[in-house]
Amino acid sequence: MALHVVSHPLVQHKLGLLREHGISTKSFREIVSEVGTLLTYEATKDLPLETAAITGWEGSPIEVQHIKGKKITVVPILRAGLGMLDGVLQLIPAAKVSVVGLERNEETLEPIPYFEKLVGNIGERLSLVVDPMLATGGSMIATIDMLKNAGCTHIKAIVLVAAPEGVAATLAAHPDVEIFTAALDSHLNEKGYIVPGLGDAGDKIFGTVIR
Ligand SMILES: O=P(O)(O)OC[C@H]1O[C@H](OP(=O)(O)OP(=O)(O)O)[C@H](O)[C@@H]1O
Ligand SMILES: O=c1cc[nH]c(=O)[nH]1
Ligand SMILES: [Mg+2]
Repeated sequence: MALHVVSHPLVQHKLGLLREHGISTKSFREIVSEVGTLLTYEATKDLPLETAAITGWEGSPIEVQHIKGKKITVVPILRAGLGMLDGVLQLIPAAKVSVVGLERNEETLEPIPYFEKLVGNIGERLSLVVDPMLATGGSMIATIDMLKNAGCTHIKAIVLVAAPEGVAATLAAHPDVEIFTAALDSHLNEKGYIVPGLGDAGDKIFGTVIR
């Protein structure tokens, strides 16, 4: 299945904390990162392993499992995706980072690209795209378009909250992509915000709206 809703109790508890009205910038930022770590654990559970021979603690040769290839790039979508980046890198500290910048026009809901800096040899890497919110799907689809245009063939999306509209649009445009989320919420409101959602995740992470 291309949509994975992660029902782990730690994920669901932390998501509930994020939904609280009036949550502080500090708490929101910390918990977004923590949930980013937990979702990464799920999204990487099928990474291929290979057997390696090492010398064990008593000096004899033993076989262990290593992750094969280790070629991953994390792709935060500016700005809000940066809030998940450290949490993802907690588990994959050697990953390369490809940054894309997209801002949704709040009238038309169309994503406006403004930055793209992808790592080299992206065709050999698994891309983990991170963004807290998958609303209409426009930003995610445009990001995946960029990655595929650069030669990437293996892409997973990790989001905190997804709207059914965004999941449907993303999977229609890119059926090969897997989406991992802590929640599949009810719907989008008339302004394109996810309900119940989290509000404006970028503003909450960066503290750009004073409450
Ligand atoms: O699925 P969509 O309808 O495209 O909406 C989701 C996008 O909107 C938000 O970013 P925003 O454009 O607010 O930019 P920001 O991260 O700089 O706040 C969010 O972080 C996603 O990138
Ligand atoms: O609900 C939403 C939709 C888009 N962007 C957000 O930050 N939140
Ligand atoms: Mg925003």
